[in-house]
Amino acid sequence: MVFAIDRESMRFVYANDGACELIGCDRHQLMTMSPHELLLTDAETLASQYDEVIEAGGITTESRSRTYDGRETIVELHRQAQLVDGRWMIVSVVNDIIKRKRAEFTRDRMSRMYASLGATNEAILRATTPDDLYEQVCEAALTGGGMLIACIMRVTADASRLTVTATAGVNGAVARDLTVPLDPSHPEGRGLVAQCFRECRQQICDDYMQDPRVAPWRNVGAKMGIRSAAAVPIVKAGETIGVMLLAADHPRAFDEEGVGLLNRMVDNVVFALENLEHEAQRKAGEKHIEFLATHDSLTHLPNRTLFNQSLSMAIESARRYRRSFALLFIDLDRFKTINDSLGHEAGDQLLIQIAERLSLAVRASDMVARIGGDEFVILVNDIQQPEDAAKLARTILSKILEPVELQGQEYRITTSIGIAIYPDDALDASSLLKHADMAMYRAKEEGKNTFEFYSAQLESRSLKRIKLENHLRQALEHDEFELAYQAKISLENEQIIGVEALLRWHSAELGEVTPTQFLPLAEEIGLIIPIGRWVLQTACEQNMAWQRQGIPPLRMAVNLSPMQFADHQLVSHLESVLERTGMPASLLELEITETAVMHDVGRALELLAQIKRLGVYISIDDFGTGYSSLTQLRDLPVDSLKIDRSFVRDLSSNITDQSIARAIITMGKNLSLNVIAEGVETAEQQSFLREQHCDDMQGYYFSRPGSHTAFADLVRSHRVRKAL
Ligand SMILES: Nc1nc2c(ncn2[C@@H]2O[C@H](COP(=O)(O)O[C@H]3[C@@H](O)[C@H](n4cnc5c(=O)[nH]c(N)nc54)O[C@@H]3COP(=O)(O)O)[C@@H](O)[C@H]2O)c(=O)[nH]1
Repeated sequence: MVFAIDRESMRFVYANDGACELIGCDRHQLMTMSPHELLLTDAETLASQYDEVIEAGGITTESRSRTYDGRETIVELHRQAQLVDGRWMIVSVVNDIIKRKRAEFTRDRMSRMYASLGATNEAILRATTPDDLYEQVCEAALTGGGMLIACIMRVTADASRLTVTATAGVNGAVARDLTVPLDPSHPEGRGLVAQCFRECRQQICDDYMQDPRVAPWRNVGAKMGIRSAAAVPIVKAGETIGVMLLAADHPRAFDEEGVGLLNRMVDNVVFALENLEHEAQRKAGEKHIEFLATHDSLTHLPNRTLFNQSLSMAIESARRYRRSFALLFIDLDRFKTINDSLGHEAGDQLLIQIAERLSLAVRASDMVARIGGDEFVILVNDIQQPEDAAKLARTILSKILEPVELQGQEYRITTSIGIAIYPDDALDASSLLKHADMAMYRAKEEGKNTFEFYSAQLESRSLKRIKLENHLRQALEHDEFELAYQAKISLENEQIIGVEALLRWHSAELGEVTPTQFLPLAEEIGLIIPIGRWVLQTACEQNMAWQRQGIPPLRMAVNLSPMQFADHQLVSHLESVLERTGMPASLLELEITETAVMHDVGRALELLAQIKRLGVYISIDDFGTGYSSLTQLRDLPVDSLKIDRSFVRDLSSNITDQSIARAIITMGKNLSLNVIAEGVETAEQQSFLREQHCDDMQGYYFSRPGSHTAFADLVRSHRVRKAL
């Protein structure tokens, strides 16, 4: 393609066919045009370029150019100056290099896109969270791909919209606030991005100003300078979760290869997302395992392991900063009874409720942990004085005492708390815990539902208790138990109307241990169940043995502890003992304390009815100490009330005791119950009771508890009212 231009007139003087073809017109039309019009410049600029050519002799340049109909192209110009008849002619050999230029441009862009893909891969390696990943990928796509805007949108939870999760670019801030509705009935929901999401297919817009799909977004896009855009769906595990949008400042920025790269970029993002999720799951799994190792699975409180660690740290910190802290050792009273009587599920529910109450009672800086069945500890950091710990203990006692609902019924639970203070009571973790534990036992001994501070005297007491427990555990096996028998007498005619079996322990190591010393411990550690069964079996066997010796049939009373009363197998055990020993059920009397019955009246009613159906006689022992109401008493299927010893002791002098005893007798009579007074030691007590029409009595005044032979002798020498 050759043109010749007269420098002086700045007009074409020659154009070959190729030149005409390049410009897209015939020679005549070409000759009417000015060269600067075709080269998209002005006449002066072109003239000075020609002057340079004249000076240099020849110059090769590239220039923008246009065709006759206005299409733009790029040409390479080899210009030479020739003097023809004294006039400078500029001869231009022109090549249309637009295709080459486009290829170069595409190559450049592709290499930038590959660079961008590389950069996203790096971003993927660096990212630690999905949000972090999105931000880094947008940044990499923008800088590497030479884009105007890169943006990642995620679908909202209700799947109604796409919102911008990450964006990069000059107009990133504007893009960040964009929301794309997915409903196509909404004009903005018919745009490129929404369509891409809905159809789960990439969407390319070569000319943002012309494409009808982007009409609702055109103003926004124009403000940002967008001329072309590509949207690619982000699909994870078969589900479209969002869209990646790239926008360029020139038209047709996304050819097939470029879009292919964009897709790969998105694939990498999805791969990274899945990796991050696996990593997050692994970390969550690790965390969960760590939680399980350091927390109690029932209450979710820290367990002994974590507590021990925290206790060591508390000691270390208190030592360094010369501070005090308290350790509260909390043990529920009679938890075993609840667990045995209501079942483990109720026991678990109770522990969960207790854990919640304890957690609510402490400050955020304190730690509540469960270190055993019904054992909880609280680390009370930074106390000014022991009273601070006492205050918390009081709060806990009252919180625990609030009614607990188990299996649809309300119960009142109490707890015993032991307190040890660092550094006063111990300097190391295990001693501190041991001392708080000892103080807790002291609180139990003090009648439960209370708290005690550790003191050095407690230590020797606690050692004694451990010794007692060890020997008690072997007492049954070593045959160290025995029963003593005490007569029950009619106040009307002083006939022996029955006998009570009382447990005695002759320990080979400890000597005589009284029931009041070992029975509470046996109850606490659950040994009362096998011991109680032994008592029942032995008492029934003895009664039958006496009969074989010619002693008239007598009613044999056996004491039932609260835990025995809560034992689910009580009734079946009674049946089997009666069957084994052959003793008629009517000869068996069970003495159950008023407090054990009143602890759970509903269950007591049911259980007593079952026992009654066997034909067993039932007495409420220690009556007057358990606050039963007349109504409750009326409903209980019992036969007898036993006035507690404490009201009998001072009967002759104490007017209050007299009125109580009188009231119990009247109450019993009104309910047609037999009334017996225990602990009768004097003639005055006996007279008073007789005057009040009390039915029977039991006490040293008539006979002390004695061996089976002593009791047999007593019966032989005395009048007896046969029970059968
Ligand atoms: N669950 C079980 N409890 C039992 C069993 N054996 C006894 N016990 C209970 O232990 C408590 C103390 O019993 P013990 O030391 O045997 O005292 C009994 C009598 O010895 C005593 N008693 C009898 N008469 C008098 C008296 O005139 N004065 C006086 N100071 N004490 C006297 O009273 C106890 C009998 O009490 P009770 O059972 O309430 O009738 C005691 O609570 C026993 O119940 C057992 O096998 N299982």
